[in-house]
Amino acid sequence: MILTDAYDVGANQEAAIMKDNGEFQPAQQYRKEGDDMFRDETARDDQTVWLDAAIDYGHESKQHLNQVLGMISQGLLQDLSKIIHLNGKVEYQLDYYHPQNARYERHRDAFPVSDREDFTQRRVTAIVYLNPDWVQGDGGELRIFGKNDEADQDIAPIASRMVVYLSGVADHAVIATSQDRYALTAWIR
Ligand SMILES: O=C(O)CCC(=O)C(=O)O
Ligand SMILES: [Fe+2]
Repeated sequence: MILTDAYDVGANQEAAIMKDNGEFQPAQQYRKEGDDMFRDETARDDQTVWLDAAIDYGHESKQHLNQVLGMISQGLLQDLSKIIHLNGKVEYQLDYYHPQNARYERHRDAFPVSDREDFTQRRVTAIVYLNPDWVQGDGGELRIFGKNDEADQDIAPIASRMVVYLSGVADHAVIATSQDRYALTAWIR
């Protein structure tokens, strides 16, 4: 599935309306039952909303976000399940970083265990960025830390971009941002 240009601005606006409506919660205070067991909760300034609970998927006011969800839940998930042992459970989260240098320190999203039958941990993280106006100098890059001698990589959070990584392998951080920064993250188990 390919997203249209209209989605870039539309998804950003829908997320901004949700923020203005006070739907986001500070991530540090937010705990979902059993959710963060395998997760390193390092210092972070972002605010989140779980889409599974918050969004009426069919509703017109969320149609662009719904398009992004569809891209993950249909295309990506089907492809991934052919190459990785998944239980297919996916959680979707909208994430907001405020423009007063909100950031998220280096961390890993999961700590895999060797039990093949354990499906409780996150296997794959997929992030779609929702910032059509992002320009160099705004900050908010996703930094993927290189292993051994590899250089670190900074990825700009520009709209239409999707980043996919193995949750238990990639050390990463969000660099401080000077602009509103939105992302839609899928946690795939
Ligand atoms: O938004 C990003 O680029 C990464 C966010 C992140 O690392 C997380 O929510 O665990
Ligand atoms: Fe992360």
